[in-house]
Amino acid sequence: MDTISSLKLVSAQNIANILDYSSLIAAIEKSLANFSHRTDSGVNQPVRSVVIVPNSDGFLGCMPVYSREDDVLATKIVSFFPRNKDVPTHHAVVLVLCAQTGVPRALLDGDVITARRTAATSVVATKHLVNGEPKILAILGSGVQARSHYIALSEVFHFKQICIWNHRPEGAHKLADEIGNNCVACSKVSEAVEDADVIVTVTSAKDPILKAAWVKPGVHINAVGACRPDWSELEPELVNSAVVYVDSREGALKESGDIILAKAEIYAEIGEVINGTCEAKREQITIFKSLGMAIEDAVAAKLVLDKLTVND
Ligand SMILES: NC(=O)C1=CN([C@@H]2O[C@H](COP(=O)(O)OP(=O)(O)OC[C@H]3O[C@@H](n4cnc5c(N)ncnc54)[C@H](O)[C@@H]3O)[C@@H](O)[C@H]2O)C=CC1
Ligand SMILES: O=C(O)C1=NCCCC1
Repeated sequence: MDTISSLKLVSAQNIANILDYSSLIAAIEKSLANFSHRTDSGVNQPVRSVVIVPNSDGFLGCMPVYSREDDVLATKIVSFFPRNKDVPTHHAVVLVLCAQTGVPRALLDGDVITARRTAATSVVATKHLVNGEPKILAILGSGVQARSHYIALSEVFHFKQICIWNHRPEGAHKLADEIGNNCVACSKVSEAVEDADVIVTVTSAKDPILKAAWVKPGVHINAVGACRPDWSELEPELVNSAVVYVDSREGALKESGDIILAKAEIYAEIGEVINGTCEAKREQITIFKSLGMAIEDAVAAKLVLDKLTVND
């Protein structure tokens, strides 16, 4: 048998056409809850292993997972080269194997999956942690994740205003123009976040860009960037003034500079809130520290493959 010739290849365009946020958000919510059941979960997911590429500031991450409930065995391979200028900074593929035999079944482009499943995960965290009905959204960053977060959050919440800040102002202006008339580009982070009910940090910053003094009491923050133990987007005072939720405790303690450098206490995994075993402390400042998990990629890939099979 030739493994390569029997692999189903699924392009980014194909995935973009069929991976809708409504199904994805529901699938991600279930998978986060299932993951946090731990011993009973049937999810086998080691913390991502990361290879550092010297002299390029680049990383290669390998993200395998098995989930009994989803009957899926998969691995994502993702590269992150933040200095890239003419090509995107992140590239990924997701390999799905038969969970009974280990035979490779499909290779999916991972870029759209990464953009959408990360945003869908932030939507789930926001649904559970936001204080009341959010009206103002601030996005710090104007790249791929900024766009997917705007689209995914807007599917569920009705924002009256969206404020964008980017360290290169032209990026913020471009995204604000794309979004349209309820969106403004801000020249300072403080200006973008001062009235925000929800803040998303989606930058490649290595040092804090968001400070405690600038945010409203009760704000919910999805902290999505800073995936290295010595990088952070959030000032330690902010992290320590908030109730901190993560996707995976093990992942956060190994990879998140926002948590490690602040010596922050992790209150709960977001899956524990969904499961009802930990409280959603909505009245306080809440931070969801997202690092990204293989189970999110696997359930997204499965959604795509199931839809393709139905349409075959
Ligand atoms: N938690 C998760 O599951 C995932 C997290 N990420 C992370 O989210 C972040 C954004 O990813 P993408 O939008 O795909 O990247 P991107 O390259 O498309 O956008 C990066 C943004 O950060 C800005 N930026 C670059 N250097 C900066 C600096 N020193 N200070 C402030 N801003 C800076 C850029 O201008 C751009 O707006 C990255 O840190 C990435 O690693 C990405 C995928 C999944
Ligand atoms: O989960 C992912 O995918 C990523 N997380 C951190 C940055 C690289 C991609």
